[in-house]
Amino acid sequence: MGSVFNDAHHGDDDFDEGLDDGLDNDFADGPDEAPETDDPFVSAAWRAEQVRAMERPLLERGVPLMRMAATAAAHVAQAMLERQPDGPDVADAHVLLLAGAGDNGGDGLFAAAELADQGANVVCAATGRTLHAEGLRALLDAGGRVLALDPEADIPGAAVPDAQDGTDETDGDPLERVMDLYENADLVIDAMTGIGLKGALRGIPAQLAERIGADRIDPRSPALPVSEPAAQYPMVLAVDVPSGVGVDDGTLPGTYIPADVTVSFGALKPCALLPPAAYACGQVVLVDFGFDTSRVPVAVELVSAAETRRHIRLPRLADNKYARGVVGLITGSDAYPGAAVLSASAAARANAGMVRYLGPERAERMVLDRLPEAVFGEGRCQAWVVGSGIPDGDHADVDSPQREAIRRLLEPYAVGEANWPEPESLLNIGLDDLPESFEDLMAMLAPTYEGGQESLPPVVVDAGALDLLPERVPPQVVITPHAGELARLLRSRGQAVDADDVERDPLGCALEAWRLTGATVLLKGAITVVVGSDGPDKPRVVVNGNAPAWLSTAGSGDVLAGSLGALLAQAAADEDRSLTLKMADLAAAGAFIHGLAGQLASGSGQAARPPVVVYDEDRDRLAEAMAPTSEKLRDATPFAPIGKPILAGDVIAQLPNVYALFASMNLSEWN
Ligand SMILES: NC(=O)C1=CN([C@@H]2O[C@H](COP(=O)(O)OP(=O)(O)OC[C@H]3O[C@@H](n4cnc5c(N)ncnc54)[C@H](OP(=O)(O)O)[C@@H]3O)[C@@H](O)[C@H]2O)[C@H](O)CC1
Ligand SMILES: [K+]
Repeated sequence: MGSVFNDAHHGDDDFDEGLDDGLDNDFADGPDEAPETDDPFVSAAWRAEQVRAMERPLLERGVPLMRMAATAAAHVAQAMLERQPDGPDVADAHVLLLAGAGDNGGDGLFAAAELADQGANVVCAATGRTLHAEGLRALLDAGGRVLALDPEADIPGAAVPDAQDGTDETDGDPLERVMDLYENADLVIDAMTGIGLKGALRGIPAQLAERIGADRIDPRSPALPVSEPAAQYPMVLAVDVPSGVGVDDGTLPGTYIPADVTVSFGALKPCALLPPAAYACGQVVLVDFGFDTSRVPVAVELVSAAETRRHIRLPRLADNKYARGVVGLITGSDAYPGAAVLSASAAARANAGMVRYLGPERAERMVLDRLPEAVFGEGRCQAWVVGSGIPDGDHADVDSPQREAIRRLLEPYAVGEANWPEPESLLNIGLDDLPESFEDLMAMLAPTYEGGQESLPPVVVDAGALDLLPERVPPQVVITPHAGELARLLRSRGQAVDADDVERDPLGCALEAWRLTGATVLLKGAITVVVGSDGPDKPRVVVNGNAPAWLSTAGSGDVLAGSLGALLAQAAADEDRSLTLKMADLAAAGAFIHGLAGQLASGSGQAARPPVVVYDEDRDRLAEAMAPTSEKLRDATPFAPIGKPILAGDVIAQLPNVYALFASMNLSEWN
């Protein structure tokens, strides 16, 4: 599944080809497949300990998970070799297995044994002191060879393949031997560490990852769709997770080996979805072991087309413009009037009933020029967007009327002591319910003391308004910082953090901002990370990864803010209950819509976290699912698969088409 188009375009109803405006090529009409991307299983990730808990009952029943994992990995390896236009057959392939001492190494050994059985020339470099005994036996029986890198290793049958100079195994630096093997391999299977990794890689695995990783990580290489034929050999297949990445938090704590394909067992782990580790996973193939996920809370979720559609409000017969949602914007400034045009146009084209704009005269005139439908001045709105294109406190005039207006708008959202519960509400708590600690008591009361503010409309706080955010706010306030802005916000709350820290640990920093402010945090990036409230003191983490790299362009953030405002206005226009517990999903859906508009505008099949491929035992279907994006989109667009440069305005022009795509999804599912 190389493209989100397929994700957005599934179900029974074929997309109406009559749509014009950029959809006249059949790009958006793309391959009609991949209903499986709607399966919550492929868009949810669980932490290592949760995965172990889910695999336990199966292991206790004697389900041979390791053998299943290994066979899947071997099939994926074959698919990788086969998709190379002039790649070798398995029987002629040179495979280097990097195997650690744990079960991840065991998976790798059994997988490599299956390839060796088919004639592949397999060498296993053992990075620990031991190897999984049965896996080792299987590989040796299949004709594979083993090179022990650790001088203290105790690995029966380990021998060094003939050194080029014909000397014996004690000669030379074993790491250099591995690098020689690496350079001559067609495929590397990385099975050094899996979910058992503790901290950063150390010792031999760290040294190997440093050498191999350095060879493969080039920050100057352009963003390509995953699964294209390898630009460089050897290809790397990561077993379960790329060795060295932060499995649970998505960080890169030390050296690691980026993969072309990661075959993930049983369930996705957060590193497959979270930046920056997700970028190291390449194409992700998920093997379903039939885990019972029903009682294990999801750690990180990837927003899907199906989920996004749930938040869209189609117009109804009895609607008037107010019923469809009014978006109010305090955006743009004399310094940046264009931001007013972009945010207001994006809101207007994203299925809102009306747009209300407040700003300086010049910006108003420009908005009116481009958007004669807009109304000006104060009035009731179902959602607000504030701050895009407005200078922050360090750069604005002290008496900036816009900042003053935003300050006033945000004032009632401040959760302070004044908004704490009336003493009477304490009386409603029965003795049996009384929590043990003061913190628990406050957590229990959280929905109550935010109660007065639940009815306030959702508001997107962007760019120059971030420093006007009250100390604590309820979840219907969404902040939309990029890394630098989030660092600044955290610093203003006493955290010593800079933009690089945020980029190193986006989840950790977004969580921290959520904890400190109470706001729903949408941290912009190639993969957008959203943290919102899932109940008192309980975060909900949702990411979006469909944006093509072309979307990093001036004004893109203004478009996101405006179109997110429109989505919130639709949701709020309809809600009889508070949006509080839906805000993370709504914000992520807003990012999905923005990313999809970017894909349509650029004609790009590239995305930072493309949909996950579900492993299929059927070899042909697996190969088809793993096929390169260029193959899938070959006849669809002249720009496939990489796409073309776009402007913010091009993205706005595609917003109605995004809504059309959603509207065309199986209509029976709309109720
Ligand atoms: N998900 C499933 O259903 C299944 C998963 N399987 C596979 O099993 C691994 C997990 O195996 P486990 O043995 O628990 O752990 P690992 O192999 O991932 O890691 C342990 C080895 O890694 C070494 N290690 C740990 N931290 C470091 C580090 N910082 N630097 C270097 N090396 C490290 C550790 O060495 P020690 O010296 O610390 O002991 C171990 O050698 C899972 O990921 C799947 O691949 C099963 O197949 C069943 C189904
Ligand atoms: K691995």
